[in-house]
Amino acid sequence: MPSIESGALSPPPSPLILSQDELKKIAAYKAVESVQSGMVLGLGTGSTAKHAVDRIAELLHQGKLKNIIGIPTSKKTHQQAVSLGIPLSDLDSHPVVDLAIDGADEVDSNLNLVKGRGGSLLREKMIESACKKFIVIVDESKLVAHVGASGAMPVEVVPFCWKFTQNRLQSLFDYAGCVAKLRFNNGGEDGEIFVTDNRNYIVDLFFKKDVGDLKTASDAILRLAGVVEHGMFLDMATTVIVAGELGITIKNK
Ligand SMILES: O=C[C@H](O)[C@H](O)[C@H](O)COP(=O)(O)O
Repeated sequence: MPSIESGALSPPPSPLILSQDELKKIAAYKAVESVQSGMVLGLGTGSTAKHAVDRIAELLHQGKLKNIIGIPTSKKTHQQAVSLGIPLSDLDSHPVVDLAIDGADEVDSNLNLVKGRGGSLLREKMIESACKKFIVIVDESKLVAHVGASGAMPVEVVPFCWKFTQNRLQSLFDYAGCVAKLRFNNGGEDGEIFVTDNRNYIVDLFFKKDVGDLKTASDAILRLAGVVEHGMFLDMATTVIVAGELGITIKNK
C-alpha cells in the first residue's frame, strides 16, 4: 500500500481559496525540490507539468541547479524547454533517466494513473518507464476511486483502419459499458482528426462501469494490432504529490 505524508501549504492558506492552477503550481514546485544538479530529467507535458518545467529553468538561471539534461515528453514541452534554455537530449543518447515529473488525468489509491487526455501518452510512457523515479503532480480533482471514473482513457492507434480498431476496443470492454470515440481537434464528433506527435490517432474509451483488473485490461488492449499504446500507467509512479485546499499530500509507492 502507498505510504502517505501530509503537510500544510506554505504559507498556511487559512480561508484563502486557491485556484486549480495555483494548486497545480504548488504540486509542481514541491516536486522540483527533488531535482538535483547533474540529473537527467524527464520533462512532462500539460498544464501542471508546465509549472515544473518553468521552475527548473528558473533554478537553472539562478545557478541553484547545474548540468541538468531534460528529455521532453512532447513537441510542446520541447518548445517550452528550448524557449527557456534548458539543455535537452533524448532516450537514444540518455537511456536512463534519473527523475521524471509529470501531471496525470487520474490517480487511484494504488497510484495507478490515466494519462494522455492531452495526447502525449506514448512519449510520456516511453520516458517515464525509463526513469529511476517518477513523481506525479496533481491537484486533488484528479483523485479517483478507480481508473476511468472521471472521463476518457486514451488509446493511441495507427491511422490505418482506425474504425476497425475503435470497434475492437469498444467490444473488448462491452462488459464495462464502453463507448470508444475517435478524438477530434474541436473536442466534438467531427471535423479535423486529432493527430499525435507520432502522427497517430487517439481513440478515447469511456466506461460506464469499473473495468476490473487493470493489468488484464492493459494486456488485452496491447494485444490488438493497430494499438500503439494506452494511457493507463500502472505501477509506474513512485511518488504522487497532491495539492489541495488543505495542503499537500505526498503518497509514496
Ligand atoms: O497527454 C497529456 C498528459 O498525459 C498530461 O500529463 C495529462 O493530461 C495531465 O494534464 P494536465 O496537467 O493539463 O491536467
